[in-house]
Amino acid sequence: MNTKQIAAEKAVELIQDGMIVGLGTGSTAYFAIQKIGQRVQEGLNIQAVASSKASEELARQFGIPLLPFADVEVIDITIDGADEVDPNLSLIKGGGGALLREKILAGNSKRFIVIVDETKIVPALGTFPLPVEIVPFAYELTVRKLQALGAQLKIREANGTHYITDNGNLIADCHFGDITDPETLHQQLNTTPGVVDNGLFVHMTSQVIVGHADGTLEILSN
Ligand SMILES: O=C[C@H](O)[C@H](O)[C@H](O)COP(=O)(O)O
Repeated sequence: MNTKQIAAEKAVELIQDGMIVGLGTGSTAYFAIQKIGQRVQEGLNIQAVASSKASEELARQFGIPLLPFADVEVIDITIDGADEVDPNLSLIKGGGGALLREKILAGNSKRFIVIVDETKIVPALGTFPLPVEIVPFAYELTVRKLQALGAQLKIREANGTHYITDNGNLIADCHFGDITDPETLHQQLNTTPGVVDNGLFVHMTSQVIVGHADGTLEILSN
């Protein structure tokens, strides 16, 4: 079992009968979704909501019952990966482009459990480029605003053209150097016209489950 899978499977132990479960996105969340599917086949009775089209598809493949968002008051637990985790458990997410829906799930969850391997634990956020979701309309102007905030950025591409999120938007991958005050940067970004949301998750994490290369687990919480 690799380190991501060890962390993911530990998180899935937190799921109990009757819960509404938020499904994250990415290669670590994949192992959680797979394990949840296995537990469902064994009789676990839950319903789930997905943070991306890819995870929705996986849930279907693994036989996990999905619930329309209109029927959800609150999600009991969301399990998701991250690109970086700082000492305050602030996160960079969105390497897979799913940050907006992931943040909606996290923000409507009683518990937001983050699963990572040890390489994601950093002293300060910012080595991984911060994904910022921007609307295509006049994106060149939004890019200039982001540059004025200090970003060195690239518009994400896939297959030789702009990468388009599940919400029909673009991603600007932004380097700001060390992000020592994620709360302020989050606010500056999300008050920039044209920005839909950004990959900083501040004061949202309940617990981080870290898989170490030696096979051990570590649980971080504030
Ligand atoms: O948009 C993608 C998500 O935020 C992922 O959770 C994040 O990029 C981590 O992905 P992975 O587990 O594949 O490293």
